[in-house]
Amino acid sequence: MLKLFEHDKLNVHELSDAQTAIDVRDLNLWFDTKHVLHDISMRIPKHCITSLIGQSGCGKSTLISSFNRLNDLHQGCRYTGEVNIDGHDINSKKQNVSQLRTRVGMVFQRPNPFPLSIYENVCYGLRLQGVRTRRALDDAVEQALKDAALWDEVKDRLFESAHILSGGQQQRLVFARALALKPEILLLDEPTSALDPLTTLFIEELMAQLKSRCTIVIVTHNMQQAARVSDYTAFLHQGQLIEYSDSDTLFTMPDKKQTEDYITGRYG
Ligand SMILES: Nc1ncnc2c1ncn2[C@@H]1O[C@H](COP(=O)(O)OP(=O)(O)OP(=O)(O)O)[C@@H](O)[C@H]1O
Repeated sequence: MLKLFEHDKLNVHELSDAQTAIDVRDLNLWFDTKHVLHDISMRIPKHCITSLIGQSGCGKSTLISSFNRLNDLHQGCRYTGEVNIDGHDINSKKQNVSQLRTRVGMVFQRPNPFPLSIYENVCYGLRLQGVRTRRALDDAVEQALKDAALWDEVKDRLFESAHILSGGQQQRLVFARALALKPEILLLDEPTSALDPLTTLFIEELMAQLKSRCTIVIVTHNMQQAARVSDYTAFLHQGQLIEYSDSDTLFTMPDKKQTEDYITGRYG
């Protein structure tokens, strides 16, 4: 299977602290009385792409949203356990949540540019951080658009509405908006499921380039995509982490029958 980026395989069950971007310990999460995540423990390696796979409703989006406390927005959500980033539990009361979301960016399934110009979309977070000088904003916008491989297509119309862009361009704009804040971790929740195959390939190549700079966690329903882009894959079933390993092993020699049934299409 062609991989976009090869590197030495790590054993995700034996990662050192220095190799770990996110250390999840005994995470349980409820929406009201519904127990959605059960005792999840996993370490996500730095500067790699890790996929979360599993059938609809198994808790993939809930898990990825636990990495920047997005679930806090839902009333009735409560959790136990830890999600450690750089040795600090982001669930602790001391955690500044907006700072966390700057360090841990997120891109969703549907491109969601703000009803602003292309330029203002990219520098939105920087302005919130207090960056004011024109030069600094111009440089950051240019760099982020270059990083998201969109600069050449939009450099002559930066002050036009973001809504004139195609779906694939809008999704790259949303990547640029996230990248402008130089996140350490980028969470992608089905980022290509609304895009055509060519744009999907483009975004996958972008991910491969970005991982030298940040850690990427992606939720995908597309197993070819998980096998193609990700170094490591975690399979979830009914809120439990069933199997987690390097993607080659998980997709060719899964350890658990449930994983095999899922990747061979016997259920889900
Ligand atoms: N805000 C919420 N309130 C109550 N239940 C929720 C909420 N969000 C998600 N759930 C439930 O939690 C479970 C896990 O949902 P989640 O969206 O994490 O699954 P998923 O694996 O990402 O699904 P899909 O692949 O369909 O997006 C589902 O049963 C869902 O109905």
